[in-house]
Amino acid sequence: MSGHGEAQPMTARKSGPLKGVAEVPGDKSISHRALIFGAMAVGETHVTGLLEGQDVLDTASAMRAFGAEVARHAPGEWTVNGVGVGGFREPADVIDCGNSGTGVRLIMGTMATSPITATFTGDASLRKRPMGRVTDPLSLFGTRAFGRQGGRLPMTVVGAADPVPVRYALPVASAQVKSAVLLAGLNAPGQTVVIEKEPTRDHSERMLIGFGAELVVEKTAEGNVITLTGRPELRPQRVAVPRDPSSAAFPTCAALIVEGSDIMVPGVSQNLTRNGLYLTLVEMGAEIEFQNPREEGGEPVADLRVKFSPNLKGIEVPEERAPSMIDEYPILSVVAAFAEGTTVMRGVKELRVKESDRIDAMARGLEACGVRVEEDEDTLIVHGLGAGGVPGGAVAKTHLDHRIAMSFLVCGMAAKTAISVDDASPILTSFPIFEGLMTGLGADLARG
Ligand SMILES: O=C(O)C1=C[C@@H](OP(=O)(O)O)[C@@H](O)[C@H](O)C1
Ligand SMILES: C=C(OP(=O)(O)O)C(=O)O
Repeated sequence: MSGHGEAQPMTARKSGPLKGVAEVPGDKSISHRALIFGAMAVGETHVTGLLEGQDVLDTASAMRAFGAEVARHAPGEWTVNGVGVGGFREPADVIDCGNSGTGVRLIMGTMATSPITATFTGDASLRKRPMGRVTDPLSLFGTRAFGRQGGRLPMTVVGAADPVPVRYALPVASAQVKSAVLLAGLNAPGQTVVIEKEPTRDHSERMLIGFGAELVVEKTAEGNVITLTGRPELRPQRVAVPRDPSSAAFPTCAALIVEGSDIMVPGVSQNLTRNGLYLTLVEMGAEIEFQNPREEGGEPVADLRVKFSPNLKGIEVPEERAPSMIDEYPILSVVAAFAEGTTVMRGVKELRVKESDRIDAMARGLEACGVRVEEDEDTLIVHGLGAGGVPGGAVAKTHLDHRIAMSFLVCGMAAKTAISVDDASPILTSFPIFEGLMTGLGADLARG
């Protein structure tokens, strides 16, 4: 939904020890895909653990507009009666993807090879984000797109009536672009090939195989070569969405920096394309035990026991790890502020085209909290002040960005003086129970 209601300021104060179990909601990436792939299957897909955040709700509405039947039966329990590959009907109205880059880019890919036209828009944040990275490869199928200057929304996409399959090497490490091309390839005859130099989250590949598509991933010197055979009949599935490791990052990092904390965070994905933050935290000296490794919803997961870690050290984060922790740099930069020494994050320019320019938002907010930060186009460097050393006492601007809002609220739980955010409402896009979950652990979080 692009209508943004009133700003909701929120304040976090230095909190007592966090204790208890942090059961975070379903994975956002997998939730979007469960609805979209379900809409491409013939018959009823049953989803449990669906994230009921606004981003995913907007994708559910979009799937209805394209002709799928989408119904909610209980919290997290949804069904999708799909229309089959190539079965989308033309929506009668504009598709509003709200705040969600994943939603709009994957849906554009899905309709791009059907003979229909759709117009997409989103909120003020999404309307600033580049869509050319998706419409450029879609044009190879024969799709046409007409947006605002710089390839921005609102944008009308005219699907290819007679699509051809494509071979496309990703110029940017992006699972959204990879997925958009694969989804378009579903309704192109023959084989569509996507080549990614650096591995990005692989949920689309795993789930397409689960839904019955013929998809092969070869690891070669040029990177992953993903070959999809077009026009499969996708079979409906039962999808159990695992918890979101990107949401789990917030209680995990809060427990590391709030004195005396000791919490459990169950079911955190250990998928190598998603677990970069957790590797990095361990390298910084975080006290995290990975218990009970197992599989849940097709993903490797573990239960995390996380304790206050007073001896965190700054590190240089390996640049090649960026795709596996791309959404976690904002909260990592907060942990870095409570570490001894300097944390260097290179190869992070993609953060500038997320819901906000996350390098700028973190740098300005941390500076206002008394932390020394350096940045250039592709780098963020945080000079840590050690456990309990962050002065705080600032109001951070969140720029319609849920991860910036949650990062500064976590920072405020451990800083000397309270930290407020100007608008916490974007948190509802990805982690609607954040406030209740964190206060339940003992965080001092209040509206206003
Ligand atoms: O495919 C996905 O589900 C996502 C891919 C990433 O975006 P990019 O593809 O822009 O890197 C990530 O930041 C986003 O939160 C979710
Ligand atoms: C970047 C994100 O999401 P999206 O691109 O889907 O808006 C995110 O959730 O951090």
